[in-house]
Amino acid sequence: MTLLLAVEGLRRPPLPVLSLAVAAGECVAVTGPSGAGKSLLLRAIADLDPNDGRVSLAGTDRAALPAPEWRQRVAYVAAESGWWAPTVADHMAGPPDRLATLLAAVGLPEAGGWPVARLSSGERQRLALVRALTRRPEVLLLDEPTANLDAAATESVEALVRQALAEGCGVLLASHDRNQVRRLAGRELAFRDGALTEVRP
Ligand SMILES: Nc1ncnc2c1ncn2[C@@H]1O[C@H](COP(=O)(O)OP(=O)(O)OP(=O)(O)O)[C@@H](O)[C@H]1O
Repeated sequence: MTLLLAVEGLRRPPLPVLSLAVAAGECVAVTGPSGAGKSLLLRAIADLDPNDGRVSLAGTDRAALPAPEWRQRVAYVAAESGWWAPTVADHMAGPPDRLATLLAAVGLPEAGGWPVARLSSGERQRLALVRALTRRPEVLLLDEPTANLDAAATESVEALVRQALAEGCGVLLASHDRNQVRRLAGRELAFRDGALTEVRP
């Protein structure tokens, strides 16, 4: 497998110093109890909080790229997403037909024209993933991507994640859902005893 995301000696207190790698088309789960540091790790990789260490994408150092370009290519999708413009479509990028396909895939074909103010938490969560995918990221950092969703919506989100993986995207998935980890991830890294360690599936 081709190495895509490489994280070496990442320092983001209070987390331990961390290293990990994600290959193209690979989903790696990050697990651990509430408060273990899963969100902080994903946010540090996206460079959303101050951190140090060597992080690279397909051999290109994060430090060599402007921050907005890094965050588009290595996209963090929060469990509770922020929205800043009046309508859903205002936040989307790329060709309209791709957006329409993505919206239909999460069961929200009409949502492009909706005001952000009307969105339920589950709608926001699915649309945040769509928003990231319209920018064609190379790595997705998914933070509890189905925390607010019912079984059908969870299935639609997981199908989109599988499609992204099939297209060569790398995925780092923070999840409390053991079944979801089993369904999506090829490897699992767990916060245990103050370290991030690979666990057997
Ligand atoms: N801005 C911050 N400053 C200091 N500590 C923080 C900050 N944000 C989070 N923390 C703390 O760091 C720890 C890790 O938080 P994090 O949100 O990464 O946990 P998590 O594993 O994602 O938890 P959950 O499963 O509940 O989402 C927690 O103890 C949290 O209170």
